[in-house]
Amino acid sequence: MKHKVIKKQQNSKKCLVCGLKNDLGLKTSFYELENGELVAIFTPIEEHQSYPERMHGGIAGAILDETIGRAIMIKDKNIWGVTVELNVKYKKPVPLHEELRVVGRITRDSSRLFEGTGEILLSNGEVAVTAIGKYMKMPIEKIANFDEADQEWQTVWSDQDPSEIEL
Ligand SMILES: CC(C)(COP(=O)(O)OP(=O)(O)OC[C@H]1O[C@@H](n2cnc3c(N)ncnc32)[C@H](O)[C@@H]1OP(=O)(O)O)[C@@H](O)C(=O)NCCC(=O)NCCS
Ligand SMILES: CCCCCCCCCCCC(=O)O
Repeated sequence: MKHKVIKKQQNSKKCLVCGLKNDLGLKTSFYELENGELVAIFTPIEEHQSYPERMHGGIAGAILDETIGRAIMIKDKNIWGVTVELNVKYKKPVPLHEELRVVGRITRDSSRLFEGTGEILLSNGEVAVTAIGKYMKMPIEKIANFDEADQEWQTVWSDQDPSEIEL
């Protein structure tokens, strides 16, 4: 089923997952959908492997962690969280060099904590990796010295941005 994209989220400079100036990073794009889910799109490269041609399990955890952690921003772009728990299940190997979609959503939201689930989808739609994450809400000033301009926290548009995403 196709879902309309309603917003593209910000990228950053050096984050492993979303930093556009991290040469070894995933350079992920994040899209908010009208159904309330967040989709991450990225293409793993050789530097993201464990065994040859297979994406590293830690990278799978990293992309799921950030996709679920960012899904809370659909509700309020000013809510930031730090991961306190992440449970990852590996069901199928994830190949390199193929564009992947990762879906995340919030399943519980309280004043101090939020929880969510996510999946890495293969290009044929099969679910390769799933995760459940729990995050503690914190003001950004308490997490890091985060200057948005310095960290290039901004929406970066591309010709490749989809207006709809098939899930
Ligand atoms: C999350 C963190 C700030 C909590 O630190 P803290 O406030 O000193 O920890 P506390 O043990 O006092 O816990 C604070 C509250 O959160 C709750 N909490 C902590 N971890 C929790 C978890 N995994 N699940 C549910 N509740 C949890 C505690 O029960 C406590 O509640 P209470 O005040 O009602 O007793 C700290 O553990 C931390 O910085 N962890 C690292 C996070 C991180 O770097 N993640 C990866 C990158 S984002
Ligand atoms: C500039 C970095 C932006 C990060 C966006 C929020 C992601 C929240 C998830 C936390 C991920 C982690 O560090 O484990």
